[in-house]
Amino acid sequence: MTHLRSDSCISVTQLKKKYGEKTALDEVSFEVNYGKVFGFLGPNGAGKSTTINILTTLLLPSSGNVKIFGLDVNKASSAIRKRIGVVSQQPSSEANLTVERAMDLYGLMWGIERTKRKEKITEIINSFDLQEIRNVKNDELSIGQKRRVQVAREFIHEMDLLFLDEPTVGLDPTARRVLLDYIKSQVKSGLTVFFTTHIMEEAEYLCDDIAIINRGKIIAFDTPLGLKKKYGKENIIQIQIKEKISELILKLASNVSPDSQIIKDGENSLKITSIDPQNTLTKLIENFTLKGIKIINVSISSPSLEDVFLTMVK
Ligand SMILES: Nc1ncnc2c1ncn2[C@@H]1O[C@H](COP(=O)(O)OP(=O)(O)OP(=O)(O)O)[C@@H](O)[C@H]1O
Repeated sequence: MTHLRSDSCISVTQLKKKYGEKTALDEVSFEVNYGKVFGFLGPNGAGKSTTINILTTLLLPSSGNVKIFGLDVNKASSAIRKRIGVVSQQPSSEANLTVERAMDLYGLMWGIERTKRKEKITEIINSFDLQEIRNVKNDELSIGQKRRVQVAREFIHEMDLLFLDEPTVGLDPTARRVLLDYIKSQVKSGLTVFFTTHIMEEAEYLCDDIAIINRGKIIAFDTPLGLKKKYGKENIIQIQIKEKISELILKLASNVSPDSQIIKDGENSLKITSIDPQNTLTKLIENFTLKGIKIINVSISSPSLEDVFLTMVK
């Protein structure tokens, strides 16, 4: 893996992307250093795939400056493509080929010679626990198995930077952990990873830095811990009640604690942010009891990355 250590691996300055009248990315700027995992988080439609498509040279920016390995995406797309790996949300489909044969073909496309391909495929099949399905045809695989194969095969070729767009969708917890740990091991060897997910624990487990994008704008950038410290000053009160959470109950909670974020958390549970959780909780219990609302359980906890995310993109 060849690094231009003096520059950032990814450098994005005032990136704009418009689809007709719709602004998908609005003055987006961030840097990703070599050998790091960068988490790009945001709700549906925030602009993550658009950013990935521009960074991987599949889509032209409307304006702004994007450099990968110090190279301009508008001018050096083929040089960039040779050094990156991309796992997009679109499934790859070689329906009639077995997992092993499809991997071999993928390696061939990357110009890897036969002996090296064999070596790499064995390594990947073992690392991703794919032994049992190595001779199964792609169209006979489950959704999760297909996704595992799609992610695994990307590691057949050498690369300096890997884009993973929601790589763990459909994976069971064991497969997910195997993948995250494999990524970690590759990052230790120098790989840089651009990673999107909707699963916050995953981002916390894997990412060195996180940017949160909402409606085409970056609204936060920090380490996972930094985000929690900066944006998660408030504690989280969780109240579980017997009846279903109604608009009336949400209104009551909001009247008791007007400065809090109140988030419905399942059918019978509420999450309420507070800088003075003991006091807020006492008031909530008093008011709920007065209205005959039966409380089953209460707890106070410090915020998770998911709490920070939910609060920020509200
Ligand atoms: N080809 C397109 N033409 C017009 N609008 C588009 C196109 N692609 C995306 N958009 C719009 O741009 C915005 C950003 O979309 P994008 O796919 O980048 O979001 P995302 O963060 O990847 O979402 P998700 O988490 O659902 O994958 C959305 O409002 C979307 O509707």
